[in-house]
Amino acid sequence: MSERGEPRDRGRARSGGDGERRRDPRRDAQGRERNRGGAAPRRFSEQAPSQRSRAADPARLVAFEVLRAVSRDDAYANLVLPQRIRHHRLDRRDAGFATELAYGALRGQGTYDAILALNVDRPLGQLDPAVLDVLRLGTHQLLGMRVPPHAALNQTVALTRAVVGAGPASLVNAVLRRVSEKELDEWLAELESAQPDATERDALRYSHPGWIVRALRQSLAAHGRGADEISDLLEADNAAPVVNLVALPGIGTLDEALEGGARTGDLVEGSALSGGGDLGRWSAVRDGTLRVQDVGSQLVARAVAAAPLDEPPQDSGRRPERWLDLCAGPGGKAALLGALAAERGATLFANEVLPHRAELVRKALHPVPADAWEVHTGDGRTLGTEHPGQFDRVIADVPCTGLGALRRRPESRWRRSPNDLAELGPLQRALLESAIDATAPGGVVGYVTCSPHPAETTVVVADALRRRDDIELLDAGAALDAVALHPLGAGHDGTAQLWPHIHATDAMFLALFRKLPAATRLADRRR
Ligand SMILES: C[S@@+](CC[C@H](N)C(=O)[O-])C[C@H]1O[C@@H](n2cnc3c(N)ncnc32)[C@H](O)[C@@H]1O
Repeated sequence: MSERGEPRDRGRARSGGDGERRRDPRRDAQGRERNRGGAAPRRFSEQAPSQRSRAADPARLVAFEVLRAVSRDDAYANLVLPQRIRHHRLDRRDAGFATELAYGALRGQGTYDAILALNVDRPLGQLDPAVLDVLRLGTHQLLGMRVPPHAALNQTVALTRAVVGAGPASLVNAVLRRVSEKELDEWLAELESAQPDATERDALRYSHPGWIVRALRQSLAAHGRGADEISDLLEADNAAPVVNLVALPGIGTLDEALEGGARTGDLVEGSALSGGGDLGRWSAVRDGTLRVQDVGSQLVARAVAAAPLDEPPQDSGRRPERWLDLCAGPGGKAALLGALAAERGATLFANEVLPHRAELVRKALHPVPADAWEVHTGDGRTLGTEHPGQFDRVIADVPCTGLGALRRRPESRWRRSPNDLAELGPLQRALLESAIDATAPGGVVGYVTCSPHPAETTVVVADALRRRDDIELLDAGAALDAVALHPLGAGHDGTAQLWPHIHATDAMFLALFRKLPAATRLADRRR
């Protein structure tokens, strides 16, 4: 049996080039290494690590560079990965393999580190961080990717020799041999049997920090769902999300994507789901009329755009509607809202505090007719006093922990801490306050997060309702259903929460408020 996953250079030398690779590719269409061995006994190279190839497989090298950038430079995997893929000129299959390897190793880090700790003779913190990253990559290949063990081991040793040196290659070889002696479930059973706490057992099995497991369980309960859904939710966080696309209404079409193999989205109009690959192959993506955007984000933006205004705002008979996106960067929802506004003769004022992100908003809005939008760089917290009561529709998509989008950002679960919740709370409240101030009587405000955590969602909403007498809560679940292609069942106590394990979207939260006309407030007070 040939050794799968061997360095591309060696494969080329033997096979005489890419033609051979096409006839007998090492990887399937999803970029997974073929496991022709199936249940065959594990075989390792008889050579000592020091005698094996020094050449690293380019796909594994890319994955290694991603993990290094993440752990050494605090980089974002989703930004580094495409850069490294381009740099090493990986073909589609190798790019798929590198993506699965890097993202899987990052997501699985909690589980893999616990397994590695059983097999390394010193605390993991005492290892060279580059060696630890290599071990994580090797472990994911062995336990998470069905790469044949001898290929996973030989290739990871070759990678170690190429990027760290010959010395650590022996350690990597020895540790990964031990890791390969059991299947993932056997390792998990061993780890779990030593862990009396149920939350920590979930944390080990689903590779999440314990505090996030607790936070998500609490979030499920806060939004009226069963705590027993936690394992489905954690599992959904570990699945690679399908790429969601949106065609800007009235501007773009899904045609190219659908012709290119994407399928029509079944949750919201104008959306499609794609298996991935280089989306830049479609001209509509290049010109920004077809955009990558989570369906949950599409739904909340459309719901804010469609929510009925209570009565025509005082002067709405005389002027077109004005819309405000208070926290617009990098511009995903702004682009969709801008296109919807243009269709309806409304205008969008998109605000973002960071200049470089405001520039991204401009870029996102570029395909939308220029007279329909304006981008402003400023602190959203003061916008309400600068433009009091001026907007008919306002969206406050506030900075949050992102606990609802963990599947898209594989490293973020390890970066977040419970302190983030405390730090973000005052900013979220101030932005919502400002959004309400900026809303015209009779207008609507959408408060949005990509986190289901009650501290960022229901508690912020309850505080606003307690503090102010000029707002009422609208039924956000009904507002989502009004723009969805079928009922979502996302509403609970007036607010709405989408879930990865139920709706296959990010866990977007939406609360919709109506700004009450002054007369209503007066009448209420008299009552
Ligand atoms: C969750 S993101 C918004 C995502 C965006 N709506 C989209 O769909 O692409 C939150 C944004 O708020 C911005 N932000 C943070 N503090 C802000 C403030 N005080 N005023 C306005 N924007 C702020 C962040 O820079 C970030 O771009």
